[in-house]
Amino acid sequence: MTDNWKVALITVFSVLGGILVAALISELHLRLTAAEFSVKGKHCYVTGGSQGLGKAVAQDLARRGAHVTIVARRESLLQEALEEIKACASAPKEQGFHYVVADLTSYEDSMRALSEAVEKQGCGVEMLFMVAGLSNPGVFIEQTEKDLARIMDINYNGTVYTVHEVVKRLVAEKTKGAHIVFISSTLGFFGLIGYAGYCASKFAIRGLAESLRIELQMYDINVHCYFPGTIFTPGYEAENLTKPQITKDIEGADDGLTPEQCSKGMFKGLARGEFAITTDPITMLFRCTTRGTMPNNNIVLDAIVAGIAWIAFVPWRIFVDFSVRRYATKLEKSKSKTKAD
Ligand SMILES: NC(=O)C1=CN([C@@H]2O[C@H](COP(=O)(O)OP(=O)(O)OC[C@H]3O[C@@H](n4cnc5c(N)ncnc54)[C@H](OP(=O)(O)O)[C@@H]3O)[C@@H](O)[C@H]2O)C=CC1
Ligand SMILES: CCCCCCCCCCCCCCCC(=O)[C@@H](N)CO
Repeated sequence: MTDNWKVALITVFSVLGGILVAALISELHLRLTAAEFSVKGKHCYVTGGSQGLGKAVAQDLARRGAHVTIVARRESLLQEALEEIKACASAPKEQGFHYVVADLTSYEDSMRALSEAVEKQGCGVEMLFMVAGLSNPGVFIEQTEKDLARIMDINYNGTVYTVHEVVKRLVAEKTKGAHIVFISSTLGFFGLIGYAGYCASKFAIRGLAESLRIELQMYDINVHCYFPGTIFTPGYEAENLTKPQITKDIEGADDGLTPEQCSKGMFKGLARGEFAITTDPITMLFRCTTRGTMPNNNIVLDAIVAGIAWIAFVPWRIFVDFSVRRYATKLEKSKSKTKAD
């Protein structure tokens, strides 16, 4: 082997070694600076806990020894879910399980629900999981002003009312080390045909979470935001009834996970001290390339993934734009054919 080759090999291995060491240091840094995440014996308030992701999260909380309150509108579903959640308890005699019926789009109802929960459990909320939300996809011009207002109302207003009140209470009671978990979506990172209103609401959640992560350090309150991809839930089945075919085709690239898989991955991210949590590779690509000034989960890996996304998303975006225009042409043709017939 010539000296030139030796120098080249040593350089390549030094660079790769350097990257590996930097990645390990970053991993160590995240773990050492992570706020303690333990829910045992704490009052955990889970909105949307009667089905789908919220129920899976509440069941995991029960397994971890928490006192769990679930909130939603339909009482029969809350009752059934609470039994399933109780069945997961690790110390059933010591843990409190309650449900509260409330429509979180109403400020008054949100306040009442919180007070009722605190009264039933006999202690303030220390862990907040804001899971309630929905998706009502459709072509923008076919959506009504009610559809567009409703999505912000439940996904954004229904979240911020409760979070605002809980934070005020935590600060007044000088409770340290609380955690607030927001639920955004893969669609909290990028916009997609058929999801205009939904994306706006999930971007809003990301903005709220990012701002509060910074601001609530003042009171030692920890903020996280989970960005799930497709989850097989009753909500997902419902949204598919109005989802345009083009949207289904584009998002078909995402395999989807069960609520239990998502919850498990979310808790892993919480324990690691991540701010922006993702549980599938596609959402990770979007997280890394959209991260702005969000904290990295691993500065080296995130930068590498961001580089891959930066390149891969160019052809993908061109393909999406092309598919949308082709879809329009097809629709136009089928309309004029119906007219001719
Ligand atoms: N499923 C998916 O593919 C994805 C979902 N997400 C997000 O995850 C979260 C959970 O989704 P998923 O489990 O699919 O949803 P589901 O529709 O299956 O469950 C939603 C839960 O929220 C409750 N809820 C809805 N509206 C209100 C309201 N106005 N007041 C109080 N509770 C309400 C529902 O109960 P009730 O109707 O009785 O009130 C139910 O418990 C949502 O924020 C969603 O946007 C993010 C990415 C992907
Ligand atoms: C080389 C690059 C390839 C990139 C492929 C990208 C594929 C797009 C995946 C879109 C996934 C959307 C999940 C939406 C989840 C959600 O929030 C809704 N179900 C509403 O509840």
